[in-house]
Amino acid sequence: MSQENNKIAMDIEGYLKEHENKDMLRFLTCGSVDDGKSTLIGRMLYDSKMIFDDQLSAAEGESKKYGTTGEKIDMALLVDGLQSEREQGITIDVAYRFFATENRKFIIADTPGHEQYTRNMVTGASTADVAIILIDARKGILTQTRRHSFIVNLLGIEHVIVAINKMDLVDFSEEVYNDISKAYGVLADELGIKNTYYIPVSALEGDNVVDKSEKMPWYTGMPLLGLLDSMDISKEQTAENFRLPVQYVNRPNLDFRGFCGTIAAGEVKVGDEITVLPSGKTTKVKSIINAGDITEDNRTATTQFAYAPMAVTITTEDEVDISRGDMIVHTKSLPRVSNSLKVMLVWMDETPMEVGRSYDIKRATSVVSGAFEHINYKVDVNTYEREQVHSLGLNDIASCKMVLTQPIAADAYEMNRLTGSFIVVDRITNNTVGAGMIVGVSRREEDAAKLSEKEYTDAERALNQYIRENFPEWECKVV
Ligand SMILES: Nc1nc2c(ncn2[C@@H]2O[C@H](COP(=O)(O)OP(=O)(O)OP(=O)(O)O)[C@@H](O)[C@H]2O)c(=O)[nH]1
Repeated sequence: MSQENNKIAMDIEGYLKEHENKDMLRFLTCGSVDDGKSTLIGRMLYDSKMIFDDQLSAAEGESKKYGTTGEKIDMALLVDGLQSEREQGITIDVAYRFFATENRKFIIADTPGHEQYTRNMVTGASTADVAIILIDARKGILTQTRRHSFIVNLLGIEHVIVAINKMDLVDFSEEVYNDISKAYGVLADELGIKNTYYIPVSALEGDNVVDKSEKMPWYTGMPLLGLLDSMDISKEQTAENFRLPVQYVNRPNLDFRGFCGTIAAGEVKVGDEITVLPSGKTTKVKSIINAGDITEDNRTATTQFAYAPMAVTITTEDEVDISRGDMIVHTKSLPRVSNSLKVMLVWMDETPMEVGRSYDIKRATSVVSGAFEHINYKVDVNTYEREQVHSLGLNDIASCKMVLTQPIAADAYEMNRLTGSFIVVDRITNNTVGAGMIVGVSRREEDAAKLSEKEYTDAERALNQYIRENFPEWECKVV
């Protein structure tokens, strides 16, 4: 990376600016043990010259001592900080790595492949745009491939790159590549994965990783990095409904009340009619204040329009009661509001999930207590079969009915990854014990959670807000 180092030394401002304006792609690598995940990431960093000189010389030294690749540098050693943690039995989290090309910035979530690390994979996959599924060309599709593909699809990753690795060990055979691609195509159809791309690679030798391989002239597609660099991952932003989960109510003085948060979806304009959920109160957007908008010299908000994922403060025409955890949406496109939801739940704790027990459910900026009233079925992630069970253990994935003590705006995860997902927190240990995705409103109780029709006085509403802010353990409902 000496070229990068020079740039940093000569013009740090310019270097940062150059990176700031690039778009970001987050990807996840999944594979079974020894499929070559670390080697592939190492090769990508090495061939794209994203390895620091000192890291390289350390890897050269270690390759001679511990490497599995003879005289060559063991690429896996460039990224295997994780390995030593695993050997020491330390709880493994997800390791994130960063690199950039001329076009894009990349964040790689490197997650362990074993079954007992399903929860780590879920964590890594929850923000990824693309998943690279590694398959050893000699072994083809394994049970792990099925498991990883299921989780990738469950978490809504729309682009899957199937990297068929170790092609050097099958004589760079087109037939082997075709057979595996065909078999994966069947699996992808079964799961409903939207976009799949296939690339034959040798992570060890560098074929089709950064540079196109001369040993596989039959492959006419792009090498892996070229594909990552150019693939279109943009979503139809305009088609999304506006969602602003309120993170903070800013009241610096009696004349100002602003509602701050990061727009989770869609766009908003000054003058738009908005509804606050779950209370259902309506008003209009008076102003939108954007970071940097108001300076010492200019005290008026000039922003007329904001969109996801901007962090903004909005003020409203009327004095409506809005608190942290509420969701501001457009009145013309209201989501369903319910306290009874159908969800897919991934259990992440050693202590089993108990049906009927009260947990804290954190969704975007809100925390509501709730319980899993019923387990519809548990999915065997290897065979995709459904089982009837009465509790869930570590790494289990199940469809459940979740009942909350207060209604929330129930966006499906499929529509919005941010507002459609939640984590489950144990109320005694404060540990995150699960993560889930909203599938929809539970059908049987669809209309059970109607919003209150009664009109309250300002004093009653202020009292209600005071209790909710200061005594959340009373689980006071919003009026
Ligand atoms: N011949 C050949 N060997 C490879 C290739 N890619 C990886 N290997 C070898 O396969 C072994 C495992 O590679 P790793 O990169 O450590 O595999 P991994 O998937 O990261 O394994 P874990 O870190 O244990 O999950 C090493 O000995 C690599 O040198 C390849 O394309 N061809």
